[in-house]
Amino acid sequence: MSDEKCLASVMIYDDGERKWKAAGKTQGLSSVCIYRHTQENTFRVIGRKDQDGEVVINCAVVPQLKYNRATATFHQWRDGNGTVYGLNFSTGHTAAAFAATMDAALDAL
Ligand SMILES: CC(=O)N[C@@H](Cc1ccccc1Cl)C(=O)N1CC[C@@H]2C=C[C@H]3CC[C@@H](C(=O)N4CC[C@@H]5C=C[C@H]6CC[C@@H](C(=O)O)N6C(=O)[C@H]54)N3C(=O)[C@H]21
Repeated sequence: MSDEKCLASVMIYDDGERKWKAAGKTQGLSSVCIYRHTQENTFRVIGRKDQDGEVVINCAVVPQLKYNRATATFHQWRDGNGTVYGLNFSTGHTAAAFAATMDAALDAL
């Protein structure tokens, strides 16, 4: 799908501490993309930290996923286990591009 790099800070909501935490070992921006597996027609959100390549998100896009545009630059959703992921995008443009790709993936499922 979108091979353009969507730069975002990937965050995970810590229910216990009731606060957002940076996904992965360090803070910082990641390149987040939605990849399509052609044969299976499945989609995954994969994010890699720009600094060291750490995979900080690897999340299946399932048909029942509810994608929440909380603000113009912060979008969030729950995965199948109830983990809440947040993407704090660098710009509203990249947020909109990612959200459009997410919508297209959900439409294709
Ligand atoms: C019905 C339902 O599940 N509701 C979910 C959302 C949802 C709806 C529909 C489908 C799926 C989902 Cl996921 C839900 O309410 N959740 C999900 C967990 C999240 C946690 C905290 C509280 C605190 C307030 C709000 C929040 O996060 N918000 C406000 C904008 C704000 C923008 C930037 C991010 C950046 C880091 C943090 C900050 O600023 O320090 N932050 C924010 O502080 C960001 N919220 C939420 O948003 C909460």
